[in-house]
Amino acid sequence: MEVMRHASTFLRPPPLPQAADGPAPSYALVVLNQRLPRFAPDLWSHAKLRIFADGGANRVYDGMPKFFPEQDPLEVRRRYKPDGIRGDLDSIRPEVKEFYSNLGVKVEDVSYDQDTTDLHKCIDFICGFTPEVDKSNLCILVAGALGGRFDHEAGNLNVLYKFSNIQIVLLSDDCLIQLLPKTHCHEIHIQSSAEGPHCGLIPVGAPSVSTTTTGLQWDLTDAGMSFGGLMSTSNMVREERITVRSDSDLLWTISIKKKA
Ligand SMILES: Nc1ncnc2c1ncn2[C@@H]1O[C@H](COP(=O)(O)OP(=O)(O)OP(=O)(O)O)[C@@H](O)[C@H]1O
Ligand SMILES: Cc1ncc(C[n+]2csc(CCO)c2C)c(N)n1
Repeated sequence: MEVMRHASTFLRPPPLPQAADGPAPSYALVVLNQRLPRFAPDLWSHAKLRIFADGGANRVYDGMPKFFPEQDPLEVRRRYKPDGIRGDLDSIRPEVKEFYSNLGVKVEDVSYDQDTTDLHKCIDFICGFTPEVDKSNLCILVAGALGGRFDHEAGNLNVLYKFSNIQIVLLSDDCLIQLLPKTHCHEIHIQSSAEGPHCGLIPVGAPSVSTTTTGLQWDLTDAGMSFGGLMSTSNMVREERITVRSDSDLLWTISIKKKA
């Protein structure tokens, strides 16, 4: 089975130290309608493509200048100009929409589709933008995906499953979540200055009959996991390299340190 490597190098300021083997991922950033994480400027620097999901535009417009209190807010807003704004546009404020439109940013109203979330629509946009050959190297960072309304959080988790062939990382100030598809063995390289030690492995889509891990304080050896049964929450990373192999798709979650 092929190995999929994961490393949260986006939590560290660029330039990137090479933490894992293979080429560095090509990052895209989606900003959702929640308070910006404190490391938002670093995520922005890592990304080659940046999209605001509807009200996410208000968050950057209002929030980015607060990270640079000594700088002119207008200059900061101009510097943090996205490649696109997408959504049903019921949350972006009129003056924010006008500001980015005047900068030449395409603001796309996709409200005709009321069956998919704004995050889903933004991932579609990124996929359309990324040539097929580059998709295997693509990693989409989603800022503001956790905390807040549970229906939104569940919708955001669902996007991991809908686009299970693409690496997507849901982020809040406190933790990150990503899907470990059962089609691969997983090797997770812990950025111990920025993440951990608390972590979890959660079988959200379906129970797992057999999961085996290495590098955790409470490793699983050919163990079953399910809601109503065993679940690996409040686990701890013990080594810099974690391995996971499962017969079921699992969510991997790890805490993000307050001071990187
Ligand atoms: N409280 C929240 N918790 C988690 N994610 C959120 C939250 N609020 C918004 N989001 C994410 O940000 C995206 C854009 O938010 P926005 O409020 O603009 O969406 P919306 O579709 O208008 O939401 P609503 O369901 O309130 O009409 C959502 O699709 C969702 O992915
Ligand atoms: C069964 C079902 N439940 C809820 C919605 C509503 N909905 C889901 S995504 C979305 C867009 C949000 O920007 C909306 C309104 C639906 N369509 N179908």
